[in-house]
Amino acid sequence: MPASRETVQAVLKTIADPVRGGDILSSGVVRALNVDAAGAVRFVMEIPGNAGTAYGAARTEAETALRATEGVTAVSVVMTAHSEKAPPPDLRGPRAAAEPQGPQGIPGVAHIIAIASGKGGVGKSTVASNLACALAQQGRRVGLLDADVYGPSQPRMLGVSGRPASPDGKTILPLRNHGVTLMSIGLMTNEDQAVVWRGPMLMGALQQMLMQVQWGALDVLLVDLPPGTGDVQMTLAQKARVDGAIVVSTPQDVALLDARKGIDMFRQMNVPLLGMIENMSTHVCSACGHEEHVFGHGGVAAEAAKLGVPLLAEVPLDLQIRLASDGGAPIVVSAPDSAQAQAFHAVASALVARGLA
Ligand SMILES: Nc1ncnc2c1ncn2[C@@H]1O[C@H](COP(=O)(O)OP(=O)(O)OP(=O)(O)O)[C@@H](O)[C@H]1O
Repeated sequence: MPASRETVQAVLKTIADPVRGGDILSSGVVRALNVDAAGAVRFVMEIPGNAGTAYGAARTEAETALRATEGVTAVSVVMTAHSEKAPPPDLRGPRAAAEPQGPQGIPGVAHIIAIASGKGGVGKSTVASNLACALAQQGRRVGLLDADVYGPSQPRMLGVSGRPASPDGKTILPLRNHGVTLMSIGLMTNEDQAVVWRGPMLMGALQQMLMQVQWGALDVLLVDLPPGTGDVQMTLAQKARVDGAIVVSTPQDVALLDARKGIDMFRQMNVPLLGMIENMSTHVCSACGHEEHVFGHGGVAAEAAKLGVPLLAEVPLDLQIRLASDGGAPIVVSAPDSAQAQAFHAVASALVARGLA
């Protein structure tokens, strides 16, 4: 019989909290505990930024104890660190330089571009993975951070699996495929299971992904954002120096309405809008070649014109694009000469020409 939530909680109560005292469940370190019907256990350990080593041991202890518990089929723990409150300002003199505040660059990363959408399911992740591969094929050093914590899909789209290693317990080694360096919150949890992230955890996790992943030297880091205008978008713009955002939308009015909200948010956060991409622009029947405008056509072009930003691409609704992404090799990789791949290459070239990638 799969283990119950109560059984799992009882096990966690036997693990001591090395910093706050008591056990890790009562001390509030364990968050978002999830025990599914098959007995797979997942939770987040939200810890102070400077206590990684101490809690690392507690985490191992918890994992070992849970794995030895009857009915527990899998254990997945994500540790997120939040930084302690900043110390009071040092007023002793000008030599005490202030810590930099506000958005910061990531060492070694020349540019950061956010790929955003107002609505879910409009193809933002498809665009991000194809654009990343196209940039890599054009000789750029590319990173892709899948920050879509509600539905991470980049590991599947880029054909990457396995847990990223952290040999020193402080930094995380990203994975790599198709010339793209990838890190995703999806690689820290089980596929198919959306995690319920709350604000502070989410910010901790995003910050960890930005700052603790060994991205290496990159010409550009693409960030695949969750849809909408939530905590992740805010956190990214506050923590990292983002060069600009590309907003993906389908031509439908509802999608455009949401896209506008996203664009407004970026404006308020001083993140320039680099351009828009119309996805699922037209449908070309794979049997007869007939072209249909399933979701209308031209809406995104009109919106981009109104905003005075470029329409970077019109990507057709095309079965091959979906099949390629589902198979772990985006169309830019699996059919590089196709018209669809060329649409993504045009976006990549435009970014390179503008000195953004
Ligand atoms: N141009 C296209 N032609 C055919 N299928 C597409 C196209 N773009 C995206 N899809 C498919 O639509 C689905 C949703 O796409 P995707 O996951 O990229 O959207 P998303 O905007 O990132 O969604 P979410 O933010 O909700 O994860 C996927 O199955 C994808 O393969």
